[in-house]
Amino acid sequence: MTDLQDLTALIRANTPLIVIETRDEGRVVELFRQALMHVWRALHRWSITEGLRRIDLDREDPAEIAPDASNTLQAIRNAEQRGIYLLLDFHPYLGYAGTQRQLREILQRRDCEPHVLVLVGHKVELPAELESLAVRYTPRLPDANALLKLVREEAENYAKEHGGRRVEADSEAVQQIVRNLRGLDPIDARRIARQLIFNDGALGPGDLPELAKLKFELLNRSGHLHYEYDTARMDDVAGASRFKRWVQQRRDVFVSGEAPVGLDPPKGVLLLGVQGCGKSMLAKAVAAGFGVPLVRLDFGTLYDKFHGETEKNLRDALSSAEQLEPCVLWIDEIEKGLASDGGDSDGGVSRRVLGYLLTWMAERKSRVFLVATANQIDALPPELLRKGRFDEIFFVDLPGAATREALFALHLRRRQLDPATFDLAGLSAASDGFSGAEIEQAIVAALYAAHAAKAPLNDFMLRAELKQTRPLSVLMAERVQGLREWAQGRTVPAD
Ligand SMILES: Nc1ncnc2c1ncn2[C@@H]1O[C@H](COP(=O)(O)OP(=O)(O)OP(=O)(O)O)[C@@H](O)[C@H]1O
Repeated sequence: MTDLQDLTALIRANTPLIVIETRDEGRVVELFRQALMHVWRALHRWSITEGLRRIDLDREDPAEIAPDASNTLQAIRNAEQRGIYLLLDFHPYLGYAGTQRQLREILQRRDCEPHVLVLVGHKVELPAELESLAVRYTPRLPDANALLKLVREEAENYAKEHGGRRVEADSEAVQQIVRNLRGLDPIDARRIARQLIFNDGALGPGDLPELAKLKFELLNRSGHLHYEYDTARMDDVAGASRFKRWVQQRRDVFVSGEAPVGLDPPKGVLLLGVQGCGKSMLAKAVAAGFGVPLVRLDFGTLYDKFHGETEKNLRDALSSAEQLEPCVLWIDEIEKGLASDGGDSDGGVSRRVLGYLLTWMAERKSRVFLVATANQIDALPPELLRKGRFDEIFFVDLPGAATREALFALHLRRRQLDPATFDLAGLSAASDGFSGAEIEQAIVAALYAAHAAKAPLNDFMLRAELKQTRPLSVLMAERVQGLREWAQGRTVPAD
């Protein structure tokens, strides 16, 4: 079914009151005009600036009466020929008892042929007694063909405004742009297409990150998602070789959206591990590895004191993420939003949040790859860890000797120092039990010491810093040990 078919059916059924919430009233008017080819009625349009005019297929008459709401309804009430009345932004006038009464009389008139009244506006709120008489219709979002047409029109507009200069378009990128515009209404889709074209007179793969950002800004109306502009590459992360391979193997299937027979499309992972060992970096690197945008959901900010609002916030956030597909959704510190006791302590909110999240994870069809990260296993509800919820649960442990060497090399290089001039094996041995974050901190502290001593950084200074540091694995030995023991056999080592 198309919008045209739906609206024609509503007119044929003599639906007395149709409510259409849209920002694209021009399209609605056009659709009703086209409907006249299938079901004949006199078509009228009203707005406070233009008054009531007849606008059938091939005519547009001037207004005959003053545009105020009461006059208009009186005229509609008295019109004998049955008609369709498109009332643009009329609903604010329905706040008056007199106007409501007039409208109800039109809807319920028995003495002559029934009219179809259509209230069109961005947001149409009705008094309860009128709401019960209304049918709400939501126009469909444009499909791929409509979006391609709209991109072409904007390319033509560009040519017109630039002395006939054609837009250089990479056809593969245009296809991708069209795919990414899905889920937007025609006005937003056109605005974004126009912006991408008018930026540089071209459409190419370089427009995709910009498109993702523009789309994100539009969709994240609830404000619970954060667009992560700062992504990491897999090469920026030391270790985690098994995890990197796992992601690499799934890249093509995720990006193309086409899983070969017998394979499920990749859906998500849980990264569980010791603090400061690179979970956040890995979450970012998945997005970079897949070449898709990364959005982060802060569970803590979803909670609202008003009944039902928390679940609504989660629903809105997940649906915004879905409209951004393909993307990676990163839920950081997932344990903070889900109580492990089943959530009875907060009136059942976290139990309902968990239930909604689990259902979404099981049923979603969109290409949203979920990366959840967590530090504390005892705070996680067991339902989340059950087999089949995530594709895999990875354990990001304290780095082993080889990974610690790689960490020193990586962070020294990042600070324009040549790793070959350091005893990496010795530094690795001296930093047993250190996390990646602690190794990085030791390098930074040693650099300050070198700066104060007006000397170049050397192994001795680094070792001195390591010696002074009591790593978390020592300070919280029991906790780290407990986590490692739990992870054995239940999770896959990331490295
Ligand atoms: N494997 C690693 N490779 C490179 N850098 C690392 C690695 N692990 C940690 N780091 C450094 O430590 C910093 C903190 O790491 P990150 O935030 O990714 O750890 P995390 O496991 O998410 O920690 P938390 O649980 O505290 O959020 C990173 O910005 C990075 O500079």
